Formats: sequence, C-alpha cells, structure tokens
Amino acid sequence: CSPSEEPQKPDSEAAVPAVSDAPAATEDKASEAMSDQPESGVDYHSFANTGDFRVKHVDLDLTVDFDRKVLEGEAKLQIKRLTDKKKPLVLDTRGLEIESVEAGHGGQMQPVKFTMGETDPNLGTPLKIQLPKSATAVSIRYRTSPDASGVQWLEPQQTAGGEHPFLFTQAQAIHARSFVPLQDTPQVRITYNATIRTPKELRAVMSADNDPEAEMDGVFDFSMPQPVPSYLLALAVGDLEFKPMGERTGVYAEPELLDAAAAEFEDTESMLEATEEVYGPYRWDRYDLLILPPSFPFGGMENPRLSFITPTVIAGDKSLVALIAHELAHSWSGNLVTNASWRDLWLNEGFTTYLTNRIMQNIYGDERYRMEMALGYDDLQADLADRPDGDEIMAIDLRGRDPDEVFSNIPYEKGSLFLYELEQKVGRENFDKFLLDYFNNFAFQSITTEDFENYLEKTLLAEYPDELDAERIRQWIHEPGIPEGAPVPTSDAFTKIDPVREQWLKGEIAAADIDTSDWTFHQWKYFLDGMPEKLSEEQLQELDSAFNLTESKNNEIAFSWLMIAVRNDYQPAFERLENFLTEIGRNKFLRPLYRNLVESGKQEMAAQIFEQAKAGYHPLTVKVNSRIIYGENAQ
Ligand SMILES: CC/C=C\C/C=C\C[C@@H](O)/C=C/C=C/C=C\[C@@H](O)CCCC(=O)O
Ligand SMILES: [Zn+2]
Repeated sequence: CSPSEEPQKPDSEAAVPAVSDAPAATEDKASEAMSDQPESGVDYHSFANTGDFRVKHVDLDLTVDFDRKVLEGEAKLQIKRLTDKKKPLVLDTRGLEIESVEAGHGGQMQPVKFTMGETDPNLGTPLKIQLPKSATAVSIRYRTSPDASGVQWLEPQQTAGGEHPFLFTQAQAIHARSFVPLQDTPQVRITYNATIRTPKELRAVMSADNDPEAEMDGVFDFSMPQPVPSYLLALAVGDLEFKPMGERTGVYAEPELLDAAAAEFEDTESMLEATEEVYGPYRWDRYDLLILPPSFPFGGMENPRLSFITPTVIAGDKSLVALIAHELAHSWSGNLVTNASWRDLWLNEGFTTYLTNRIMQNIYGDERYRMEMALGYDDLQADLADRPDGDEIMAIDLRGRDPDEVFSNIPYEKGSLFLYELEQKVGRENFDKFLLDYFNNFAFQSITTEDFENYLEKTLLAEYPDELDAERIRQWIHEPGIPEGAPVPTSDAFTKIDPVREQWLKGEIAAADIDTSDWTFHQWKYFLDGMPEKLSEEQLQELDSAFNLTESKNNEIAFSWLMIAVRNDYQPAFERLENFLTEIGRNKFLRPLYRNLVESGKQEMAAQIFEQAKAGYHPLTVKVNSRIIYGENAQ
C-alpha cells in the first residue's frame, strides 16, 4: 500500500523500534507478484521472519584460514520468540556450508533439524531451523565459501608490505549473510562478541572494542556492546599497527602507511568534537580508522568504532579528507538512526552527506564547504542525466533488484540537497536543533522513509507552516528529479575557473601560461570535469605537458584526466589507465572508467584489462564491472 495508507505503522515518537513486526521479507514476499508500491517497513532483501523471531545477540568463534580462504567456526545466536506460532527460524545465508545446528536454552543445546531453501541470485539461500518452543539460543557450525561475496582474501603482493596476506569484509548492503548466518536486515540490531583466530603474526580488528595492546598470540577477543544492524558487522586481518591521533581517535594500518595516514587524517579528533557540539554526544566510545589495501571497493565504510578507509584518499595535502568527515558523520546518521530497508538508504546517506559538508565547513572554512557542495551537485546532475526516472526517486523501489547494481549518488547528493533546502528555509540554527532532536528521538532505531515524514510533519512542518510545504517535501522524496527552484550550490573559487578554461579552449591563452599556483585540488577537478566532450590531440598533449596530468599523484585528478583521455582516445595516458584500473579497486573510479571505455568503442581493451586485473578485485567489483563490460548476461 502507499505511504498514506499505513495504519499499522508505530507512532514515530513512541519508545519502541520504529519498524513493523512484519516479516523482513518472507520467501513468498520476495517472489510475490509486484504490487504498485513496495510496502513501507518491509525489507525485500531478507528472508528472515523477523515477525516471529528476533536475534538479539551473536557470539562468534571463527578461525581465519588464509590457505583455504575460509572463515570457519561457530555462530551462536540469542533469540527472542515473538509469537506462539510453530514456525521455523529463517536466517539469511549466501554460499555458507552449514555443518550442524543445535538449539536450546541455558547452555543445554541439542542437535535440531535444518533445511536450506531455494537460492535466489540476489538474496542468497534461506536457512530454516526447526526450533523447540523453549529454545532461546541456536548455535550454527559453518564455513564460508572462498568466493564469499562479502569477504576479500588478498595475496601478499596486493598489500603495501607485500609479505603478509590480508582479509577484509564488506557487509553493506546484503553481504553479512555470506560470512555469518543471521537475520541480515537493517531492521534487526544485535550486540556481539567474537573470538577470531588468526596466524600469529597478524592482527584482527572489528567494528567493536579494538585493543591496540592486544597480545599478538593469534587469538583476538572482541565485544560490541551497542546494538548494530548486521550490515555493520566487520572484520579485517592483516599486518596492522596502531597510531593514536587524539584522545578518542587513532589509525590502524600496515606499517608502511601508518605515518602518512596519521598525518593525512590528523584532524579526525577535531571533526569528532565539532560534530558532537552540534548533533549530540558521540555514542560509540572510540573512533578509529582502518586503512585498507587499494582493492577496497568503496571510499570508506562506516563500520562503528572503526571506519574502513581506502588508501586512495591519502593525497598528502588533506584534499580528500571529506571522506573521513563522511564516515564519522555516519556515527549519527546511519549507525545511530538506521534505514529500515535499502529503499530508505537516503536516510543514511543523504543526512550523512549533509553532515559531511557541515563538518568540512567547521574544520576547513566556507570556501572549502562551497566547493565540496558544488562538486557534489555536479555529481548529482551527472547521475540525474544518466538514470531512468524510477532510480532518481529517493525512496526507491528496489524489489527484485540487487542493491549493489542500483547504487548511485542519488541517495547521497539529492538527499543532502533536500536537507540543505530545509536548512535554508527554516534557518540553520533551527534546522540543527531539529537534527539534534531527530538523532535523539530515533537513537539505536531503524526507521522508514514514512517514519521520517511523520516525524517531520509533527516537528518542522508544524513549527514552520509558512516556510515549508508538505507537497514539495513529498515531491523531493517520492518523485524523480529535483523540484523547481531548489538551491544550486556554487562557489566563487570555481566561477573564476570558468573563464580561464574558456580562454584556453578558444586558444587565447596557452596552458603553460595559466596561473595555477594557488589552485586547490577542488579547482583542478572542476577545471578538468568542465572540459567539453571532445578535445583535439594537440589540446590533450598541451594540457598533459603543462600539468603532467597522466602522472598525477592525486587519484581523483588522475581519474578525471583518465576519463578525458578515454573518451578522446589519448593513447599516451593508456599505460597509466591500465595501471590505475589494475591497482585500484574503488568502484567510484572503476565503474565510470569501464563504462567510458565501452561507450567509446573500446570494449575489447576494457575486457583485456578487466580479465588481467580481476583476480585482484573484490567480488563486488567483479560483479558490477563485468555487467558493464559484458552486459546483463555476464557470469
Ligand atoms: C539506491 C541504492 C539503494 C541501496 C543500495 C545499498 C547499498 C549498496 C551497496 O552496494 C553498498 C554500498 C556501500 C557503500 C559504502 C560507502 C560509500 O559511502 C562509498 C561511496 C563511494 C566512494 O566514495 O567510493
Ligand atoms: Zn555513506
């Protein structure tokens, strides 16, 4: 039913979790004929019957076997039965080999029957466990598959040190089920403890209470006392050392990267303090960073207490540290107040992108703030030009789709622009007060788009009836595109770049004569991204020899330049292109580059580089890029 026909939804201000007790998505739901609209509060990307059972706590005991590329051991789930119905407990799995299942209470565990349901290509395989009525715990012995979708096993040569293997997980959106059998839906929050057994020379870290002083004896114990959704379960194992950056902040990295990372991200503690001042206390104790090898498929992942970070943002000049502000901001928007299903992702990412900009302004000033916002706006425009109407809707219909394939800037930048418009209309101070109350009101809950809309109606809309318009807000959230008259972020630092680019394009000034001495990274990016589709070979050579773009050490600049090089067939940059695509696995770069190669008639070259590089890519990177290169039927 449509959002306005939601009689069963809980009052947003009630102290109960703001999600329905309906199943996250039963097998029937996942395959049922589609009605017009997805049902609010239903997670179509989980088999778990969360209306019958809730997992409350998980104890993991896992051995990390680098030779076989498997995690092997036991997951013990503490469960709460919600109904008297004689139903099996249904958990999400993907590629797991289940050895045995026991159930019971108070330590008295007995073997129980279990079956694996039919495998869905997007969702994995439901694990159905027959539970005695008295059972309060279920213990599953299992092992992961070497090609688990949420785990990447790296060879030593893929690391900075080149001597030790490395492992990391990436659970968002629906990959936790590929390394732990559980209710893999953001509607369910769990606390967890874990014992992780590793080769003795390696350190394990998790989205939990990491101890830099832990003995290096191959056994690491963790506890995560704050309840988190399954997509925030995270583990990494490698040759890792720790360096503090502030009282509550520090960085874990391979020794080769540790000092550079700590210097690049030294403002993290100030960011943390600045965010607390406006949006309320940081509720996760410590905030540390983990620097991953370059195959990590995202810029960062907001794993609580320990954000996972790509090394591609260590630029040497703090030009790319907005990523840290972003992951930190998730400690409020996303990790504290969580989207109830992947349809509601904009609640996580739109709020986080808005907060990121505010943190950047606070730490680095107005000009940086405006430039970051204007670049974000350009990303949004590019995605709006590129997507079908349905995918421009913030509360997107994802039924029957793989979330990884739909991922875009829309929930990030459109969500953020929407909040920026609200801020402009009600005033910054009032909007900050609204956000502070919102975070407190929904802390440690998972909410739907409709919960947010109801809350807005009772708060900001009621307080500012003359400034805000309910129909316009509905349009922002449920319609494609951007409502007419929406703010357009601009920056004076960019406005002065336009005439320079224009003069150069007209041949009125040589590239070597452009005074770039005070240009920031953002201005360089704006200069390059604003180039026309087609440039001549002479123009490309002139730019390259004046600014040495093919050799740029800044990965964002290199990316912008390589996009120009690909679409203009500028061959002197192709060796760098090949190296870039082979060494880096960040999809923000890889997807547009591979798409650009295919669209510029270089499918063969794309396939050749991809085939050579893919052994080093993350499973998610392989999946989304092989579709780009080989089309929908790619294996
Ligand atoms: C509209 C799409 C709806 C649902 C998709 C949900 C998750 C997509 C899945 O692929 C996981 C995404 C994880 C993202 C993690 C961090 C991002 O903020 C990184 C952004 C890109 C980058 O900077 O590299
Ligand atoms: Zn994010």
